[in-house]
Amino acid sequence: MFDRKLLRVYFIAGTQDTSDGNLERVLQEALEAGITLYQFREKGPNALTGEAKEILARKLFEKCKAKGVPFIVNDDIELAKKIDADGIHLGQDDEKIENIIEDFNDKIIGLSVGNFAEYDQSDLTHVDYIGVGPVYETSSKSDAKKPGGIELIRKMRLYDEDIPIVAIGGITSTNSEMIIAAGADGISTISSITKSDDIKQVVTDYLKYYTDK
Ligand SMILES: Cc1ncc(COP(=O)(O)OP(=O)(O)O)c(N)n1
Ligand SMILES: Cc1nc(C(=O)O)sc1CCOP(=O)(O)O
Ligand SMILES: [Mg+2]
Repeated sequence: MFDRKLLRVYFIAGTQDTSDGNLERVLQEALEAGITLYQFREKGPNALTGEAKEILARKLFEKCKAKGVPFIVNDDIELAKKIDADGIHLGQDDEKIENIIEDFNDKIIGLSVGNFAEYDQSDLTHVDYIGVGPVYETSSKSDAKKPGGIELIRKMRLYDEDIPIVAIGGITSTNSEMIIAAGADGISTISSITKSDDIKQVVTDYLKYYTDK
């Protein structure tokens, strides 16, 4: 049974999101600050590939293990299988879950859902959580859709009252309270952590909106 509390502060990052390429340092700080889930999303023209990507993934996975934080791989099914990651996150244009479920039966499976049409066309049988967004404008995803605002979260929660929802896109510690109040189980963020000079403070701010510990 998936624990929806893992979605509270879901940090996503690849080397492209850091100012100096030092993702190990950024993740270590985020873990020490109390993130609840991590997604390795190595993407874009300068993204690491092959062996270099695998070596970095293994290092980051070890850091997560040391803190008991599950390690999710974005898109790369072969890498997730090879390193026995805790889960995989797939989008609407990625591999279909029915084609990979055999290898990910006991793993966390996340699916992106940007609107009701995508919700309706998705087989959610094996999905542990949906990533709903973008809520606000984002500069971290080049092909992001038009933002749906807080209403996207509110309506998605009414559409499915039970599914674990993590909101994504332009989230900061200032707007996260509204997003949780609208029905999300948590927030996922790239830049509010990777661009921060005080990661501890950002994560602490996110965590304070959850009253039960
Ligand atoms: C938690 C979460 N939600 C949504 C996404 C976006 O996934 P996708 O649409 O496949 O886009 P890419 O991240 O692959 O560019 C996500 N990664 N995580
Ligand atoms: C990876 C991703 N997926 C999105 C979606 O809408 O599915 S928005 C996004 C980028 C989120 O980065 P930031 O927290 O810096 O805005
Ligand atoms: Mg994807």
